[in-house]
Amino acid sequence: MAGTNALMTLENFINGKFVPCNSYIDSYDPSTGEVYCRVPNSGKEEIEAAVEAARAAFPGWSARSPQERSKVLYRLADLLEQSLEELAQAESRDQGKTVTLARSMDIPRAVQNVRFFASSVLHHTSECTQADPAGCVHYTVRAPVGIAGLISPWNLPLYLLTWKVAPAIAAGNTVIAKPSELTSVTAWMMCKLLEKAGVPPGVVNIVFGTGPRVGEALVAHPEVPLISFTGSQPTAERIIHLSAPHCKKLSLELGGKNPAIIFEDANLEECIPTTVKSSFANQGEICLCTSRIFVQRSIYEEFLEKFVEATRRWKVGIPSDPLASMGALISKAHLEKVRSYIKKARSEGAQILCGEGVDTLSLPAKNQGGYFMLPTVITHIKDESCCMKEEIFGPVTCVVPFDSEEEVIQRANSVKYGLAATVWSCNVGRVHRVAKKLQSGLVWTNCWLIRELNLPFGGMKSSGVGREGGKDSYEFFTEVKTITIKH
Ligand SMILES: NC(=O)C1=CN([C@@H]2O[C@H](COP(=O)(O)OP(=O)(O)OC[C@H]3O[C@@H](n4cnc5c(N)ncnc54)[C@H](O)[C@@H]3O)[C@@H](O)[C@H]2O)C=CC1
Ligand SMILES: N/C(=C\C=C\C(=O)O)C(=O)O
Repeated sequence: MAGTNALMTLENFINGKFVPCNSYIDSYDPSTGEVYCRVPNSGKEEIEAAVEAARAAFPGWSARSPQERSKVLYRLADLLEQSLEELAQAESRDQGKTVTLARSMDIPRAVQNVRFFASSVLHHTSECTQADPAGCVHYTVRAPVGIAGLISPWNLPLYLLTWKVAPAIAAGNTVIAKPSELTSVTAWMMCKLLEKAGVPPGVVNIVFGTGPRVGEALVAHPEVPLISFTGSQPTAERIIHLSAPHCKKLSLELGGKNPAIIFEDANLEECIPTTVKSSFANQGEICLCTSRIFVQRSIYEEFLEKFVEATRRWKVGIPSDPLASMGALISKAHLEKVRSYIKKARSEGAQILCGEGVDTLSLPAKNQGGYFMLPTVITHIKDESCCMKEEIFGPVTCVVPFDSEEEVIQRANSVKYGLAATVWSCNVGRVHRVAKKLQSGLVWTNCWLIRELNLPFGGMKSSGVGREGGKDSYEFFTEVKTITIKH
């Protein structure tokens, strides 16, 4: 371990105070491979303290009106926005992504998340019926669930943490959040803004540490009736198992093996740069990234030539490089995992047209230990290959030809995931028809990652359970009651 006094040391945030922990985890700068931060290695004791704080804060917070809670969230959004540059720099150093991406996507979206739920909480309606022969009026009311357990991943740290915290507290819950131990810094920085925003002690508690140790303590706690999780399927299975005895409410947003379907009438001038971005943004570490590209045979060669050329312009650089399109992957283990898929593809006789093992990557001396790799394009790969079936979650995409609409829909649907897809065609009837037949929770046509926060977000099949978004998050973070009045 590096000299501990030189390292930034995070603390848990419980009951409105920063609390030291008795053990810590080293956290690495992905661009250098060096330890730069220490993260609390929390356990049951810290979760117990957080539950006590969240329990005590719940009556007062849930009794506030949506208007009062909304004002607090708007103030928090303003404070996050005022700290945008500091948060972007921190997010980049913690996760390996470029500062440019953190500044233009991650932190602005975190601000937008908080503002969005500050607004949407003011506009929910309930239901009522009175056409009842028994002379009754029936109506629904919703109430916050209680203490919400929120577990977020390392790919979009503050972006996904706020996507859970904001709707949960807007609805009147108190929360215990556990960010990924790989990227805990911006969550810790957000805690410093809570008091100034007017968030009462105990409403937001953030406990840092590993999944198996503190994550499982949170998931298994009997006083935490609800878990919102984003991450891998194996972890989701563990969460389902641990929460089952308490019949907890779960929202599980998992991975994807997202297809792009490019018909011969696609506008390639738009399709190619967007598909490069959808394949390699954030080092390919977004659950919505494209990792299978199906191209109609008549334009396959033209597409491939232009796509590889554009991929080679997708610059890998140190995160602070304003010209870099992509930074470092999150960890050495993840880099090796991603590389193993490329090695497997080669062993199956696939062709690697650019990137890993084909082109050379030059980095400054101090970044030689960083977790960098080039964006990689694989062709001549079979649908049955693990590279076409499993989530790689890195800057790797496969390009294969198809002939008919029926064929490509069947192939696109032939994986266990069902999260996102993109469809490229100028034929409006075709894009509607294909979108409806794809087994995906989200379908973008002639674009990617244009987000409507009001509408349901999430996947089907092994991509998760449940949806979050405007109304969907409100319904997830509240319990509904039907009341009948006989008059
Ligand atoms: N958004 C997504 O779809 C993401 C998918 N992944 C996939 O998961 C793979 C592994 O990445 P990881 O970060 O290890 O994902 P993960 O699912 O292990 O971690 C996500 C979050 O869950 C927590 N966690 C882990 N084990 C837990 C447990 N037993 N109980 C409670 N919480 C637990 C982690 O500490 C982290 O906060 C990636 O290679 C990628 O394929 C990873 C991150 C995001
Ligand atoms: N859940 C993920 C991305 C969400 C994006 C959005 O809400 O816009 C992920 O990458 O895990």
